[in-house]
Amino acid sequence: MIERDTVEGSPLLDPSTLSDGDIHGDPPGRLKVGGAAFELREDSLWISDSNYVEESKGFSCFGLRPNNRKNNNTQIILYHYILWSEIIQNTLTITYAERTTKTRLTPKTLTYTVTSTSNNSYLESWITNLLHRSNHTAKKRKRIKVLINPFGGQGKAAKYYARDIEPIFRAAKCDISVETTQRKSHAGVIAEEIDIERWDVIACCSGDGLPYEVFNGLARKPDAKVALGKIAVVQLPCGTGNAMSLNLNGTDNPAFAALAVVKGLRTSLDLVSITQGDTRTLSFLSQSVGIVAESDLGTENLRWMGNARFTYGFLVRLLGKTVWPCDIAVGVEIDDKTAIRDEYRKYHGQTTGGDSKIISSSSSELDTPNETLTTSISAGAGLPPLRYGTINDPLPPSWTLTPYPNLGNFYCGNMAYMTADTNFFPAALPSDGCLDLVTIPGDIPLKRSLTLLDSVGKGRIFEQPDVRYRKVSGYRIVPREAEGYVSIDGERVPFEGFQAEVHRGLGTTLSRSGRGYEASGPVLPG
Ligand SMILES: Nc1ncnc2c1ncn2[C@@H]1O[C@H](COP(=O)(O)OP(=O)(O)OP(=O)(O)O)[C@@H](O)[C@H]1O
Repeated sequence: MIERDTVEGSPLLDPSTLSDGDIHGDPPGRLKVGGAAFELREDSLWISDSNYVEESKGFSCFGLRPNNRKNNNTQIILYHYILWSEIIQNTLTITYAERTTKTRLTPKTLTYTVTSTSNNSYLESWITNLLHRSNHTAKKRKRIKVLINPFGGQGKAAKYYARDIEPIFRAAKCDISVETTQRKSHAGVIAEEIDIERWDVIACCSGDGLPYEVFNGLARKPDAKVALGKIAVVQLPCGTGNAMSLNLNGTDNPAFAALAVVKGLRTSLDLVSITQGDTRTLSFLSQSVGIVAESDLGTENLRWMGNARFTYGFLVRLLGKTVWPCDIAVGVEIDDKTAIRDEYRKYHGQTTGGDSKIISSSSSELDTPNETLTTSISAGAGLPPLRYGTINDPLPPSWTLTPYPNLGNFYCGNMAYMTADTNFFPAALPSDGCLDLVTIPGDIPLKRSLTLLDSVGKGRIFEQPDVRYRKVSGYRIVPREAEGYVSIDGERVPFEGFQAEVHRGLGTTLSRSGRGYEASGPVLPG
């Protein structure tokens, strides 16, 4: 029997009359089914059920919270944790992810018998309303091509998928197809051949290596631009480096990342063309030359140390070789930390006073295609043309190749977090058409270098006087020495000159917010 609740003297609003704009409005949708009363509150579903006895829970403030304000027959489930709801054979089911341990989510299903079908349309509307509130504008029942790197991280990706990820996807009624990568670069081949109409998402159960291959696989399609704009590439953190998930899902825990993907909003992502020799590849995360590249790629033999190998590699180099002389030309968009911070705040609506310059000034290749790009779209194939040419072309007229004889660290980021503890590019935004470029001299006194290292872990790198922080739309870097490391998204490429150019919003991913990274923004003293 479905009843319209008239508690507190107010007749129930019929949810079928709610439009999207009413989703967070009053009054909430209420109903009674199978002896339980349901109420759609602003951020959560409240269920009063005399059959429900609150369990003692160690992690009570997450998926399922005991309600101390009423009585212990009331369950409160945050919308973020609700995975699905439907009527099956006269039974209302509500499935949600319950936090069963500190790191685990387990799907649970509540069932309530519907004893009469007389008000079924009301119940259907209520379910629609519940799912609207639980998913906002996120696509429900996403169609997900899952790729598993069997050697990612410590070889546990398949285990994490089976235990932590797949149950969440299935409970949310996602359409899933799983493929295990058979060899290096296989993920790129799968992406290159994928039917972009069949899938919404390619989800990489891996480190950052598979998403890199997938973006580049999509880039090799004849309709690369369309493919990159259509398929959302996401990472489910099962590798050593899980920066993509940290920035977009806000976690490096596979179960919570799976939930974030289920709830994820489509988000445009800048991708960066890297030309080196005769190759053109896409980077989505970072490029580095100098101490960061060396600390990562030059310590592969120390993998047994875990993440400590980066710090170890960094400190060893600080005490030894600290400069990597290069010539660098930069297409600068903003060259001032205060302006960068202010633009970031404007973008996130933290200040008043006009639109963010970062977003509105540079012409988006997707929003306002130029003539050349339009030609490429009408040709229907490939990546956008390069505005700044390749490493083999003359420099763009506005760029100047400048010697950096004492360069210690050249680090360019498209996302904020590089590791769980390292918000290295706090001003990074997913589709501002810019990379965040950090350059640090290598000849500063050791004490100041150690202060810098300390500031990285504290999230204070942006404000350090020795750190030059710029928003750039492209650059060229040419090492002067014969040997060293260049890292593109954590992958080693030849130690020779390369050029980078940002394509605003060329790629697509999913994120919790739909517009920013899960990181605190740039901070300056005062
Ligand atoms: N079956 C396979 N055999 C060998 N290599 C594979 C296989 N599947 C994927 N790879 C490769 O594993 C590499 C690392 O992938 P990934 O980033 O997922 O893991 P990771 O643990 O974070 O690794 P790393 O720390 O080495 O970057 C990629 O270059 C990918 O091509």
